Amino acid sequence: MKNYISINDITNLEMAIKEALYMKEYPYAFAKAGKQKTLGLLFFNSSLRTRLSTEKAAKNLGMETMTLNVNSDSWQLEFEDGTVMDGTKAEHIKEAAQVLSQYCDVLAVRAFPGLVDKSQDELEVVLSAFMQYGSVPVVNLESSTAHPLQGFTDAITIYELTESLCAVNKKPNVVLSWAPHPKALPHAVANSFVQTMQKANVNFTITNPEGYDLNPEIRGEVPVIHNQKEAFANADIIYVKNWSSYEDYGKVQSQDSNWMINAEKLKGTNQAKVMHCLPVRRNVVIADDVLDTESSAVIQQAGNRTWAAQWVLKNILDNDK
Ligand SMILES: NCCC[C@H](NC(=O)CCC(=O)O)C(=O)O
Ligand SMILES: NC(=O)OP(=O)(O)O
Repeated sequence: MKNYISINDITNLEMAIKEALYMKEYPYAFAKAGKQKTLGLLFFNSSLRTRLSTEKAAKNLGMETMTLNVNSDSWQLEFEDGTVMDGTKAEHIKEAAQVLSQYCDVLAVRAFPGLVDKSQDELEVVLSAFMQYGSVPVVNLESSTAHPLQGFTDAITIYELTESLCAVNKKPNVVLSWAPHPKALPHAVANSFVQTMQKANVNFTITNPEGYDLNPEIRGEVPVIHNQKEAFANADIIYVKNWSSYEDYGKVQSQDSNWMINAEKLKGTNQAKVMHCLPVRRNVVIADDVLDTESSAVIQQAGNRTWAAQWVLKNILDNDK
């Protein structure tokens, strides 16, 4: 693997899941794979899990890590070509990416969308610039439209949670549900989850209110049911996430609390496990009576971030030998 930008960079998802689970069992099996290599982590936005699980993954492989919170610790970066830099931005990505490529063997970047201009966000300006001007592999730590480390993590977690179904040749029923949130949130997590489930051996549906359908190019043939109760019938896995409207781009059209996930809603399911990428706002997105019970898989899921990142870094290191 040269770069890890989208879940489609994993050619064989099932094999990748099994290899990542091997790393979970034997974290130091490849402790020399990244010897004398440095991972640079660049954050344009906040993070808890992505930052620490990716650092941990790199260290398990013997890599050194350097983390930069770009907006608070470094110079503001300009991404536009040919611009007169007489404003607040002191450094151009053309220099920054080349300089960082001399310090780091792999660059991992988090840059959320502005959620104002759909076509601008879909250009993935920040990630693309690091790939264009830098000279080392790039890992997506959540960009405008994708969070592929989360998507891979979710596939690993669903594999673990549904092993007993798969053992009797039953495909798990997986539902992605929109839930309310006070802020306008990106589509990246939902997009990568949809793309991942399309590659996984599951029955998959999406449920969201009218006006919240995800990008049709990503959704493809996945059925969308606008009635949450109907969608949850016989679900084995309920993946919860808020996203802002895609059609009315970046807008919060509804904060309908009836879409919050609570214990009552799990009654018509196959004792569904509830997943969320975190951070989650309790009693807005998911109720305490789910998060504090056996129904919740969010801690296991967050733990698996390390193994997803470790698998990705190992594959990039192997390719770069
Ligand atoms: N990396 C995981 C999710 C990050 C982001 N959530 C957030 O910004 C939540 C912030 C808040 O709850 O205020 C998102 O939805 O893409
Ligand atoms: N799930 C996830 O990406 O978490 P952070 O935003 O804390 O990294």
